[in-house]
Amino acid sequence: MTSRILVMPGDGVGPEICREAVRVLDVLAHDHGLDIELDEALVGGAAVDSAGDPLPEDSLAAAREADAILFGAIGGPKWDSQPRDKRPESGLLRLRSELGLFANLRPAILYSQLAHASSLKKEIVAGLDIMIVRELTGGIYFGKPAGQGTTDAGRREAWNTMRYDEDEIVRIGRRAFEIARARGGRLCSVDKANVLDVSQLWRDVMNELATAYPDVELSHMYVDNAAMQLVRAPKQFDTIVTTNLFGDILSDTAAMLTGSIGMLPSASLDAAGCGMYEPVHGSAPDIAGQGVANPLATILSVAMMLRYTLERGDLADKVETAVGAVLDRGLRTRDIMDDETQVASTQEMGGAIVDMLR
Ligand SMILES: NC(=O)c1ccc[n+]([C@@H]2O[C@H](COP(=O)([O-])OP(=O)(O)OC[C@H]3O[C@@H](n4cnc5c(N)ncnc54)[C@H](O)[C@@H]3O)[C@@H](O)[C@H]2O)c1
Ligand SMILES: CC(C)[C@H](C(=O)O)[C@@H](O)C(=O)O
Ligand SMILES: [Mg+2]
Repeated sequence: MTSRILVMPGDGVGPEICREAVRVLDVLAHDHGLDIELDEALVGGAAVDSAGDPLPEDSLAAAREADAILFGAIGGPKWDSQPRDKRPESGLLRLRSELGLFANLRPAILYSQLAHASSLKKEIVAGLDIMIVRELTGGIYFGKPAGQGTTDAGRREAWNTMRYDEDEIVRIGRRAFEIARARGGRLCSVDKANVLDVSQLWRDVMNELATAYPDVELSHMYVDNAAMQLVRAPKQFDTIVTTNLFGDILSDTAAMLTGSIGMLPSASLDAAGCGMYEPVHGSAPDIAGQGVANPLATILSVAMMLRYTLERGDLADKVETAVGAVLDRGLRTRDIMDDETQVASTQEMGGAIVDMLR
């Protein structure tokens, strides 16, 4: 059966990196029998500029109909002074929420060829393979009340609410336990239960769930310590489960252990396993339009799409192997380069992966 894939390139480097990921999908369709149909829709600042809305109705409708979404990146200084609901970021948040994409998987894997680019010493990161499971449709990103106003004394004020109900915690918790069970069998739940009521509920629910997964070793860590441990001894972690905001921050930290944020893919899944696939990084306005962005996070997101939604684990393996082989050949975009290797443009890196897959 033909799978419908919606490409939402977005802003900044989004279109550049999506172009390379689409070339990968095309070669898989042409040479490896992947049965797909591609469509494209506007999102983010590009959609604000042309339709006055970061997630226009027709884009949302197309997203609902798709079997999987390939998302580039959104945002940029051009739209930073827009009201909150007209900012590109709110289009992405609405998309996640409307599609029920509550489980965000962010694997931080060090390709051995890139040990030089990691922020940490080789011996500390060699073999690094962490899965961060981030809750994506709740917490302080979506909690009500949220807003801004003026105090009685006439001072400006603003507020957000970090709120979870137990069902939201149960569904992400179950997903995380299942993922941990299929990996190294260790799950670390990251919270701030020493201070926040919402974190105490999070911890209580994780403990309750643990009884159904006796084969998974559950531990808890406060988020400040987790941030420190990630850069002190990251290999102590196998699977991490955490809330929306903490997961956002910890996944960017984990990115630098792998050499560059340009290496980190992600999958955002609903209850049925349908999903949106996007690099963890943003629109990188500082390098947009220069053809230097690393497309590997997006190409590796295609691999996650193949594995989790299209049920073509065989092709996912091929894409991941191709990435390794291209790195073996010494090809590097600027963010992961070293003295001995040649610098590749976004397009050259994408082209090398495509050639490898032919
Ligand atoms: N999922 C998303 O669409 C997403 C994610 C994060 C940030 N954003 C948005 O992106 C905009 C810029 O945010 P930011 O600068 O804080 O984060 P960013 O991730 O866009 O960039 C941070 C740094 O990483 C570099 N970088 C990012 N991706 C890279 C790649 N593929 N190759 C090489 N270098 C890369 C950038 O050049 C920059 O120096 C903001 O509007 C933000 O809201 C969007
Ligand atoms: C752009 C922003 C809304 C988004 C988030 O905070 O979730 C981004 O930082 C991410 O990591 O996907
Ligand atoms: Mg982020």
